[in-house]
Amino acid sequence: MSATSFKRRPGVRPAIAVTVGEPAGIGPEISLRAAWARRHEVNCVLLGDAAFLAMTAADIDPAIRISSLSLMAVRNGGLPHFGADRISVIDVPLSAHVVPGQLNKENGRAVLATLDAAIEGVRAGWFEAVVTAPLQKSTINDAGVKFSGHTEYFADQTATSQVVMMLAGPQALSGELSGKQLRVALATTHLPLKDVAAALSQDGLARILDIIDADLRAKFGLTAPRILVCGLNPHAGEGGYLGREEIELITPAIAAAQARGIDARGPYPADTLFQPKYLQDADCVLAMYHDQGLPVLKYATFGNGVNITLGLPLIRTSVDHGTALDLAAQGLGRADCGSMEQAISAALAMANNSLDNKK
Ligand SMILES: NC(=O)C1=CN([C@@H]2O[C@H](COP(=O)(O)OP(=O)(O)OC[C@H]3O[C@@H](n4cnc5c(N)ncnc54)[C@H](O)[C@@H]3O)[C@@H](O)[C@H]2O)C=CC1
Ligand SMILES: NCC(=O)COP(=O)(O)O
Repeated sequence: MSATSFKRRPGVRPAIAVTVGEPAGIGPEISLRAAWARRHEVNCVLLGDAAFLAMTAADIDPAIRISSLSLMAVRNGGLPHFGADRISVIDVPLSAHVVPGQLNKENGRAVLATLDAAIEGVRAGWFEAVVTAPLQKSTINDAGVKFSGHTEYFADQTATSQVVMMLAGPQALSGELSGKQLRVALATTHLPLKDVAAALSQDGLARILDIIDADLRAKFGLTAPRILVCGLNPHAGEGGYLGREEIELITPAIAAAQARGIDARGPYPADTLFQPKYLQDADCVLAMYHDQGLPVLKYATFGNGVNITLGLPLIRTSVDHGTALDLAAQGLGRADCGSMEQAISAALAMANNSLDNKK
């Protein structure tokens, strides 16, 4: 997508907030590399410690120019629209020196502050969307803030009662899928496996199906999305002999969604659903829990997938991987920024589709 193809302000590069994530991980590097690679199409404004990012940028490529802005200056004067010869950084200072690969809880709250600044910036109209680099969930908790993920944090901060995590692969996993994009949404996100069954409810599943259907239409431009729903238990419960959630919760939620005009089908046994003959007719698979759906998606597309939060009043995408502390510890140049670039492209495409839908 080129700047001129962005529909809100034709000819002006759209601005997107990129939170750089855990400073000891690969987030700062992939944010800088992706922002620089895509600078002619999109103004990726990085939210993070400006001095640290300038130092990292100089080590990546001395040609990268950084312009540091204070949050207060942007609040007072708006976001300056520099040319594509530099990357803008809104300074959100860290508290402690960064040692790549080594977590430091002293920096946990500064990472959260970048998310707050991104949300503020979307509300203020500075940004079309937010793209988040990976953070270390445990470090935020170690810093004394209960935190289970961006997904839940963005929901809380925007007072959204239900959101849905969906990961999408790039086009076509293989020739057999003939151009279909694999998308996997999750009915539950970051919680212990032992708590998953209790977290499912008929009403909750019905709302999740509504959100997937609505966002695939509004933000992905699909006119009649088809959603295939996994069972929770082996063999989708084997007629009730291996669990009753399919009979008591999932099937009624699908029937209710169908009655509202949503093309939801299932529940299907999760172990056999992810094969081309089913996926080629599906726009999204709804998995019941994190490790039911994501290993399949990541096996197929790791490093090029995008994590999208559906149901939010703003557009938020992210990478399909974590902080990769092992790579960060080895120095710059090891991390692949393919998923970060995909996340930026997906955010722009979703922003454009949303504009179309508002007309
Ligand atoms: N959106 C986010 O903020 C996410 C954050 N995380 C967090 O990341 C932390 C570490 O998670 P892990 O399970 O270890 O997964 P991970 O994705 O960080 O690492 C798994 C493996 O993939 C490799 N890898 C990851 N990203 C790569 C890239 N861009 N290029 C090349 N290789 C790459 C790593 O070197 C490692 O071998 C956890 O705290 C988790 O909460 C995990 C997923 C998403
Ligand atoms: N496995 C996906 C993941 O952990 C991403 O979480 P979030 O921080 O995007 O909510």
